Amino acid sequence: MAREQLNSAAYSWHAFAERQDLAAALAGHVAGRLTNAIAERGTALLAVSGGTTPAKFFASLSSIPIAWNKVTVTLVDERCVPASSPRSNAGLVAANLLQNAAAAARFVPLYQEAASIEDMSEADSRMLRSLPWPLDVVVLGMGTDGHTASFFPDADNLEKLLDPSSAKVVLPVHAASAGEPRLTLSLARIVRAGFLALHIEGEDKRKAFESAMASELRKPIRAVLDAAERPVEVFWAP
Ligand SMILES: O=C1O[C@H](COP(=O)(O)O)[C@@H](O)[C@H](O)[C@H]1O
Repeated sequence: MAREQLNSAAYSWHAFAERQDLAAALAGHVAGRLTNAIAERGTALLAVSGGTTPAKFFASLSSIPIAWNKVTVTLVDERCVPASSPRSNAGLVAANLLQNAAAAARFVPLYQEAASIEDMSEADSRMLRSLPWPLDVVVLGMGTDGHTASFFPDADNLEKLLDPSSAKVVLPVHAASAGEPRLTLSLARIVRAGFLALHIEGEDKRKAFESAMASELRKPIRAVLDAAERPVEVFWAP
């Protein structure tokens, strides 16, 4: 595995020939980190992303027999839709991760009934503050536009989303390119994770990642790598 140092952004590149091999390897790393956290503090806090990429990884992780009853799972971000929607990240997690051994985990979603997405993010922040922070494991995804979590380049409040000193836990996102209003963990909460992984697949995303690392135009994914307290572990397959 190659280890890259780019100015302040440090990351390790883990490339796999097959997506299923990536899924199994990432699942093994995550399960190991969760087990270590449980041994150290009696609990583990995991935040995962949604979209289309993680399904194989979720399925691999769900069958690894760790002490899932001591694991709390939440989302890095969520589309502002109910779990029954095909766009729901919570729905993806329920169908693919919270199965098999992992069905014993506690899941804390981000979508809840509220008068507005601003009210929803405030209610989420109140609800999530009681979780056993800091995050032990975060698994990020990335779009070809360089967004990660719901930090979209055209978000109305991108500076606030990417503020590494923010006291906020969950923030609302309005971005024309996002498809619908979003909820996202703040960058400040994400970058303090004990293990921060980025899971991307396909040539387009490899090129987008390399471009984001090389570009002077700081894409959101670069902001996360720059602020991360530990080198980000990038898992990629064609
Ligand atoms: O909209 C989202 O996009 C990213 C990337 O999704 P993918 O489908 O390209 O893997 C995802 O990480 C995020 O959770 C999701 O809300």
